[in-house]
Amino acid sequence: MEKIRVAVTGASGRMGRSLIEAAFVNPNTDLGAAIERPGSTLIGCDAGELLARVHAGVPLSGNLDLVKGNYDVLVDFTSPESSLEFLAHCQANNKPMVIGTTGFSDEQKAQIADIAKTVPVVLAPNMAVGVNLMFKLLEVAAEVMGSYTDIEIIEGHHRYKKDAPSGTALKMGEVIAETLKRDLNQCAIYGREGITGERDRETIAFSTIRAGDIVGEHTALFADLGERLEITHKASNRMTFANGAMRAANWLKDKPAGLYDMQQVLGFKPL
Ligand SMILES: NC(=O)C1=CN([C@@H]2O[C@H](COP(=O)(O)OP(=O)(O)OC[C@H]3O[C@@H](n4cnc5c(N)ncnc54)[C@H](OP(=O)(O)O)[C@@H]3O)[C@@H](O)[C@H]2O)C=CC1
Ligand SMILES: O=C(O)C1=N[C@H](C(=O)O)C[C@H](O)C1
Repeated sequence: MEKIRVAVTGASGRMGRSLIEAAFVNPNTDLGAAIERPGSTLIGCDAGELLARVHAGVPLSGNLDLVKGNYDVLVDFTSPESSLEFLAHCQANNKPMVIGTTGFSDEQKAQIADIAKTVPVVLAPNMAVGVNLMFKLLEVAAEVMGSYTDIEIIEGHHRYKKDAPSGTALKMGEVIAETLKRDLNQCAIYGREGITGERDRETIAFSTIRAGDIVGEHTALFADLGERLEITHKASNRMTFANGAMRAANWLKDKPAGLYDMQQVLGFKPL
């Protein structure tokens, strides 16, 4: 089987480096292009050097247009603004795109959905298999216990993370709210301070930890008087996200235009 060539944007970032590694080690993928911010001092360096590997033969580029012939699927874990710029490139060049970036506003998400009418896009705040299974488990837990328990979502990440709550935590809240037929915009509580009064059981509350080098930890708590259920996922290595992204790229390569998520890639959810 012919390998698909992926382009990795934000190549020197935390995820960028793991994605380059994953593109090399996964049997179905190869690194076709690696993109850095224009003006970066790394432009022209070999992508393999970012991982202290031997020569990879893919120089870092600051211009996706110049390397568009070198890749089949774009894999992007950068920032909301730059992801939208790269998506415009994919639309103009009819290239599928896997987006792992988090922190999009509702308006930006609507823009992505609109563009995905013309190009295949996988958009997922977490590409780990366990997290996507957790979304399924949350549906069951919310169905059985959600109507009478206090629901809290707690997430922890490294000190460098820019958005809060994490994209995964927000998706957990959306899954639970949807199952309970609540509107997350109406029932979400983001942190507490001062005299808050007693807890309203209709709310879904989020707490955020930012500390050291935590890769990514998420817990949903369904708490009653006398018992509580906790569902937790812990990521200990970014390769789990990067390998998921390669799986998504391989799955997406021959899909028609549309907006897909990781549960569809993994076969947990119908197309
Ligand atoms: N879906 C998932 O499974 C996961 C999602 N994420 C998400 O991925 C994103 C990135 O995370 P992380 O790798 O930790 O962040 P980093 O800050 O380490 O990496 C982001 C990279 O993108 C680069 N970048 C930003 N804008 C541009 C641009 N216009 N052109 C080229 N490069 C650009 C940055 O460059 P510079 O430093 O110059 O700004 C940086 O190298 C976050 O939104 C995070 O939440 C993370 C892990 C898993
Ligand atoms: O920024 C990160 O690191 C991560 N971000 C994602 C998110 O916001 O959910 C996923 C993962 O937990 C790591």
